Amino acid sequence: MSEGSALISFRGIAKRFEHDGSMFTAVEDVQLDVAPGEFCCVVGPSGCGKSTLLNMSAGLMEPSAGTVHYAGSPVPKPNTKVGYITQKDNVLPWRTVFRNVALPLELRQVDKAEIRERVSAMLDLVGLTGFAKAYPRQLSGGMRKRVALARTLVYEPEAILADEPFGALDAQLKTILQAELRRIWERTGTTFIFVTHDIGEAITLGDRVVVMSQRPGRISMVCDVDIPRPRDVFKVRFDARYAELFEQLWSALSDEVEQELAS
Ligand SMILES: Nc1ncnc2c1ncn2[C@@H]1O[C@H](COP(=O)(O)OP(=O)(O)OP(=O)(O)O)[C@@H](O)[C@H]1O
Repeated sequence: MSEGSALISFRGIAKRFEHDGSMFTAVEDVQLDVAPGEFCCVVGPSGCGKSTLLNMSAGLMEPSAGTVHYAGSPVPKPNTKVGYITQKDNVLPWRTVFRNVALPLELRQVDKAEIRERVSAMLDLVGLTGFAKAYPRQLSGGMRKRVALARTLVYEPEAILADEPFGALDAQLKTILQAELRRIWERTGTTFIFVTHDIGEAITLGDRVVVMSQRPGRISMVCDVDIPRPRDVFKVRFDARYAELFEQLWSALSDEVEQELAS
């Protein structure tokens, strides 16, 4: 893919940070083009720079070398075209579920009747119908994640950066939310960069899985997930190709983790 046809393009990216008075390289030589409508998953050992790549795509952090392009131009600061789902759900405790999800539309001064309509439709979509008036403290962890997801989807960003959004959830709830996310993605065609530690989740959801090396994080492998769509998230793990991809990714990732433990 050429840089021009990519929605998000990383070219020659490096990022250095200061730690205890000296500089270290967190991310190095990252080249990656994410196509419009692509679901791109990123896996890698802890601390390899996955969140750093998302922060640069969101315009919250500048690369030390190279440029991140969004739709052909350097990423603006902040990049208001993207939605960002961080590891913490960041729901606002003083707002009801409805008003949490409505927040991005209020900030964009969308008319009240339209806000009502769009938020209600979104709550239906993520399975929170009936919880509009609840406060976050009355919700389970999984429900709070759905609120965070709905709050990002409601303003229909062109792209969503998701940093382990389902990381802390139990396996069953995770599968249910993956199914919802897949359904939403198939309907909306939103571009995703989705960071996860879960190889199975990356294969289930992704068009491609990018594997990053231990620090300094480089791309060590890019794997096309050639399992036909639509995929049934409950059954895809029984597909023979799933098992092959899992083994390939597991081996690449465990090499990185072993090197990290040995260093
Ligand atoms: N603002 C910052 N200042 C200093 N160091 C930072 C900053 N942000 C990230 N780092 C460091 O850069 C490295 C990469 O961090 P990052 O959070 O991107 O990794 P990650 O792959 O997302 O990790 P995890 O999987 O554990 O969430 C880490 O060593 C981290 O401590």
